[in-house]
Amino acid sequence: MSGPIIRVEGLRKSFGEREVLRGIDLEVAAGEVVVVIGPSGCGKSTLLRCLNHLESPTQGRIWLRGELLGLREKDGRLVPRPEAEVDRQRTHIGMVFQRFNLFPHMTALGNIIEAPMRVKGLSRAQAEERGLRLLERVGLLDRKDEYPARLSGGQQQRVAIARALAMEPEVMLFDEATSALDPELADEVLQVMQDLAREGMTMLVVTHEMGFAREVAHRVIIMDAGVVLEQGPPSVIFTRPTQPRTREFLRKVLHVRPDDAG
Ligand SMILES: Nc1ncnc2c1ncn2[C@@H]1O[C@H](COP(=O)(O)OP(=O)(O)OP(=O)(O)O)[C@@H](O)[C@H]1O
Repeated sequence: MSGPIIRVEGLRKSFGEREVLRGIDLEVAAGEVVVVIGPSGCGKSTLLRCLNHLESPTQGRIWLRGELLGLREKDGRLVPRPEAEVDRQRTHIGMVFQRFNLFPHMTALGNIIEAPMRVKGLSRAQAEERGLRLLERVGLLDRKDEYPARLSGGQQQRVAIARALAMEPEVMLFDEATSALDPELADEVLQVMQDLAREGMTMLVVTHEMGFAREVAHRVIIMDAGVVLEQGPPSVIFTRPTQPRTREFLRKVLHVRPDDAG
């Protein structure tokens, strides 16, 4: 396709008096892996939630594959899209949260096939075929009949990734997908994310895992207080950041020492 998959222009979001996003412009190209980092409370989750229309912007526009998200033109004015259309738009964006949010009363496979059957109208056989393929991809084919309570956190998160992929999204959003996991379990999830990136999935990833950012990201975005402070390839951001706030953040929070001499 031509043009960016995601385009954000002048995005602002307030909760009451508090403006959390203060004018974000962003484009994400097909196959691009973008990692978003920044201090706690700077608006990373809110940005991702706006991209999935879990939050609606206070101001600004978001285009998904060239189509306005959550809004449409009517009689020369922009009006909210009907809920069913927003749901259709959402099917193009998979989201993985810090908490895995699996249905506890469904097996791993059951969790994955639920939405493709309900939303996309796949038959059980079709959905199961897709679900088994995805379980294999995340290394959990042998756990297909387990309920979430019998899976480790890392396994639950891998099921959650498979569940998001089952809708065949064009973009995947990861909101601190490994923050609730012990390092060993985080690694198995990061490996799945890395595989996905290598296969060409377009990804926007909020994470504190700087190894992932260095090795997998095409671009790193540093957010601070609701704006994009700085962005660039990891090789530049981690060694020669231009903004003092970026240096301070990398040093203090992430214990990364930018090579200031660079
Ligand atoms: N639904 C909401 N209602 C009111 N305030 C909110 C809501 N969602 C987020 N906020 C506030 O917006 C600010 C930004 O939150 P957000 O979760 O986007 O930050 P973040 O950068 O993802 O932080 P963290 O790294 O700690 O998860 C925070 O001060 C938060 O309390």
